[in-house]
Amino acid sequence: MMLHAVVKPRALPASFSIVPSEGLCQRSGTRRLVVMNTAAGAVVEEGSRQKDGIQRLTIVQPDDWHLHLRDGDGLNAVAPLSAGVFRRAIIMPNLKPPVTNLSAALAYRDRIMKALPSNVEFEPLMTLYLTDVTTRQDIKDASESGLVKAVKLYPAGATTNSQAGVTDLFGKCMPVLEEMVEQGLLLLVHGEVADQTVDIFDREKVFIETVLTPLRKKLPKLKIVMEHITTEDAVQFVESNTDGMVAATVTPQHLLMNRNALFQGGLQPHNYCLPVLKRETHRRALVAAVTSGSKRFFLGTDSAPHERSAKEASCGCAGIFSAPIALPLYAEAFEQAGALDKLEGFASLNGPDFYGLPRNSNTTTLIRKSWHVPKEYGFGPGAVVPMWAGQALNWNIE
Ligand SMILES: NC(=O)N[C@@H](CC(=O)O)C(=O)O
Ligand SMILES: [Zn+2]
Ligand SMILES: [Zn+2]
Repeated sequence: MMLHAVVKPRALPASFSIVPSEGLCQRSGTRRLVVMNTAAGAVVEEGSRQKDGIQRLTIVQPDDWHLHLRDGDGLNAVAPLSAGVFRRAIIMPNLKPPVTNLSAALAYRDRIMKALPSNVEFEPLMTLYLTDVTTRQDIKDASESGLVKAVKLYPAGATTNSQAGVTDLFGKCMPVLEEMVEQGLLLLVHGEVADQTVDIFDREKVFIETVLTPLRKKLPKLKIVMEHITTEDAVQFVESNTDGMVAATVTPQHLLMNRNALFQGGLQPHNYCLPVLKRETHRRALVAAVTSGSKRFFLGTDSAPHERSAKEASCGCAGIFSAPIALPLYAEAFEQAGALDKLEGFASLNGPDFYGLPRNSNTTTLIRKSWHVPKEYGFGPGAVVPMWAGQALNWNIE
């Protein structure tokens, strides 16, 4: 079953060169494809240089700038999966109860570290959950710890575990946002209005108009990441803010699927997340943005595991689990767009550059070899169904 939109690859960009191969591959008539100009000296090559004839893409190890690790048994199940791929991740604070201050963030960080195998290097970058009653002192304490990098705005009622979120940003949170500017903490936003009278497909656009645009005028020095963008409107907003203070993360689901995937052959709860998938024109705008080479778009999986039974229910909850397969999914999207040479910037360079953190020094290699995504992963006593479950992918991590 093909749930994703099928997109024909466009012509290879100028930085790709296809050269006739030598030796073994000349005899077999295959060609060598080389991707150049990446920080890790990335190459995709097929033919003479790879004796096994498999294309490989080596990039600086990526980070995940938007990740839900949950807690308890669920945390123990999914944290090693992210740590097996990503070097760092921005950890979302929408636990029950939410992570609203430094001591909660440090305790959560400890639980994450305990959930990891001792031989992996993984750095959780912590965030605070903004509420109507967050104080300037909360922000100072968090910033001084060096372990909290950002504060997350959930408009109350906009998404999973957002009930404790902000009800009135301009009325209740301005002093705290000013303190964030002083302390150099970023504001990460779930960029949708929670107003249930606004059409669900318009909530991102209305958020840009009613919250982000005025916020930029009031606090131009506040660094903002618009998380999991889904629309052409969001792409334009990010592109039009050229002062280096606004960026966006993009998920694999919003690059590979449009809203048809929610209803393909029947209701598909595992393709339901918030912001909800949008129409094809928006998906194409996102693909164009991430493959444009712009520094202001970077990888954030929004991997958000929910127990299978909580998704396959009369009221299924929002969130798509993608952590272990996210990098191959992104590679698929970039390859479909003929822009594999832009994957490294998006996955590994733009994020740390925007956050003001060092780039990773080690590398990750992807190989082009078809495989099938598992139908489920263990999740505490139960299971979680990943994005693309049971479907084929062309890329995998070596
Ligand atoms: N994306 C989602 O649909 N769900 C996320 C919350 C969020 O990122 O909005 C979750 O925590 O489940
Ligand atoms: Zn969100
Ligand atoms: Zn999220």
